[in-house]
Amino acid sequence: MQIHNISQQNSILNTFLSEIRNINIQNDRMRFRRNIERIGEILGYELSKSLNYQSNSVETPLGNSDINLMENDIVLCSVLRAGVPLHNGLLNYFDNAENAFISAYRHHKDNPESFEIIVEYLACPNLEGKTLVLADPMLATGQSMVATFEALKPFGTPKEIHLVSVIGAQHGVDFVQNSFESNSHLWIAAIDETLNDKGYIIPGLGDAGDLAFGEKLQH
Ligand SMILES: O=P(O)(O)OC[C@H]1O[C@H](OP(=O)(O)OP(=O)(O)O)[C@H](O)[C@@H]1O
Ligand SMILES: O=c1cc[nH]c(=O)[nH]1
Ligand SMILES: [Mg+2]
Repeated sequence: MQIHNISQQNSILNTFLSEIRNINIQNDRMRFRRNIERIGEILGYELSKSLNYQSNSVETPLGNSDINLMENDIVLCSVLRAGVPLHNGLLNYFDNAENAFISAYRHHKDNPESFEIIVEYLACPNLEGKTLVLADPMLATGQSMVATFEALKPFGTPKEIHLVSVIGAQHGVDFVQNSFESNSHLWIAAIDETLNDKGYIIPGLGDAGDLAFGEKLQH
């Protein structure tokens, strides 16, 4: 897997990243969602550079302009619920993408430190030969990403796979690197050092789903 850690290069991305982490700014829910969406747009733009292009000609009122255009059939799949604003950002750029949604959440059994990933809802088009973009803002242990991909397998074999995430822990990045084929990509805004004993990314940003949509009751 090729890992593209986009904040390693200075850009406006760092402004959005600092705002979603900042304890004094992140509680503005609308701004949090919009910043995740903006990061989705930037990661989508970066990802687009690795896709396949074909020469085209566009007729203007005054002549013809040659331009290379993307030829990939894109399927955007995001993991509910924190994936929704990231999905919107990607969809802002990949106008004609097909879309898949899957739910994955951590079910805590006996204590906050042990959980399993529950996949319930899944709506997905045919993935055969398509370019699958799998989006989830937080890549902590990496278990949700891998469980999601397992659940998508009956829908066909994608031609290529791009994972898109906002903040990852090194542990989760290593886990997905070992679980996905070497020709797949991870586009990520930042990679943090570690996880705490509840599986939260440190320093991370807290709980992305709660910051975007409000706290949920455990069930
Ligand atoms: O890499 P992992 O260890 O699997 O953790 C990451 C998962 O945790 C978050 O979802 P969460 O379970 O908080 O659900 P939510 O979107 O409903 O808040 C996040 O959106 C990922 O799906
Ligand atoms: O740090 C983390 C880990 C999982 N999910 C989150 O929202 N944040
Ligand atoms: Mg959450």
